[in-house]
Amino acid sequence: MTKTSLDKSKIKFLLLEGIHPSALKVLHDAGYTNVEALSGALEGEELKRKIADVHFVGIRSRTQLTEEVFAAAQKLVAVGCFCIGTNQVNLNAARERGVVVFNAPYSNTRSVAELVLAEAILLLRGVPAKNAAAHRGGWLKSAENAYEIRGKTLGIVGYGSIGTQLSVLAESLGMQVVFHDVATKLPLGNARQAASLDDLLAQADIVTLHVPELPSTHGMMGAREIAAMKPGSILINASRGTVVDIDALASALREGKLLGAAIDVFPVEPKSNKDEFSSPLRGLDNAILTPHIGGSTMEAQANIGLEVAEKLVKYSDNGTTTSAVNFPEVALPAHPGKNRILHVHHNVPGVLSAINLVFAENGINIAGQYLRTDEKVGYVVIDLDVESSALAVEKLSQIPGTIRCRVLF
Ligand SMILES: NC(=O)c1ccc[n+]([C@@H]2O[C@H](COP(=O)([O-])OP(=O)(O)OC[C@H]3O[C@@H](n4cnc5c(N)ncnc54)[C@H](O)[C@@H]3O)[C@@H](O)[C@H]2O)c1
Ligand SMILES: O=C(O)CC[C@@H](O)C(=O)O
Repeated sequence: MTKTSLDKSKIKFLLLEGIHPSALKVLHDAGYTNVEALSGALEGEELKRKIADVHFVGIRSRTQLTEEVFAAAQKLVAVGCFCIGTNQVNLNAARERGVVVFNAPYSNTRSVAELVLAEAILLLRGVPAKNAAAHRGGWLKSAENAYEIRGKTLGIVGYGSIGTQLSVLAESLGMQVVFHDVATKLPLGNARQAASLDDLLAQADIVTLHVPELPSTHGMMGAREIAAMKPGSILINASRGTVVDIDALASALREGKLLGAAIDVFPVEPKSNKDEFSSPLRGLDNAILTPHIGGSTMEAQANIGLEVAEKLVKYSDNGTTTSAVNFPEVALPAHPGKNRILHVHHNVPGVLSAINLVFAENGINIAGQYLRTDEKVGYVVIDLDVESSALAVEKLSQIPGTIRCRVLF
């Protein structure tokens, strides 16, 4: 009798970077018990050796999944980024190998927005410098350069999930909001879209960055842009470390051009809590430096654990790719009593007809078929009788253009 269910204990998960235990619970509850969870990131040969043997890997922002790493990950079928950003993953290298990448696009949005607002208030009051002085025995009781947040203009660069959440919270504190985005966005509340980044920089008392890491955002706050900010204004970056020229920022803080800065993300971040943090900003009392913890709250991490683990389970159980970041999205029904074949192929003419020819020529009846494509990849899901699946997989795997073909039981 052909098996209708795979022993889930044979499916290996590797979770890195201290992913919240909520993810483990989801996996265990779904029957996936072969899970190794490590608290740190892996890199180099150690990462390649570990990933060679696993079907699913879970990471946060530190683990770099490069072309070379994917080449070593022969069994890998999906990656879960337990965070928002996916810049640490070579998404094309994954897609070309039929590896689906998921993330949690909204789970830590609120946590980042709250941190940014808190930092804005503290910097406007000069608290970081006063706090640092007090720790050294100083007493800086003064209202000089201390301001309320009410009535100030917040300039949000990148009006996406975090930017818009922040916009609403900032207005509730009596701020005016101006934003800059490459796309035309519907302003929430009384927010206004600036004509350009320079237009925003000329108006904002606080500039906060919420853009993804892209070639176009690399160094977007350089020496010229920092010089274009209002004298005595504040820069906050909780997006990615490549967006700000840190040397230019350090000079602006030292020279008193800016009142302060809060930086959560850095061009080079320590690999673990045991490694030393180096930055030209160290020692500047008017800079709040945080170790990439914008999304690190118990609430956000627990939600992210659930969300991404559920996406991995759905993909493993029935092939659903809804909200994948690099792959055609298909929401699939259950397939009781049938086997399900997942066929990933290059999106070139002729593959689909070749697939259907296999069924016609071999007299295999199709119980259900689903297709989605993007510009590079086609994803066909076929439900069929249990007895026919071995032959079908063998034949479908031989079709030119096939990237990957496997059966779910
Ligand atoms: N510090 C942290 O812990 C933390 C937590 C979550 C997210 N992040 C970072 O924050 C980024 C933003 O998150 P999000 O959920 O708001 O993303 P999002 O995709 O919802 O929004 C990003 C916005 O930036 C805009 N944008 C892209 N390129 C731009 C450019 N060159 N100039 C102006 N606008 C541009 C987009 O149009 C979009 O509106 C993430 O990509 C991630 O890197 C950091
Ligand atoms: O948890 C992390 O390591 C990254 C958090 C944040 O940068 C994100 O992209 O969600």
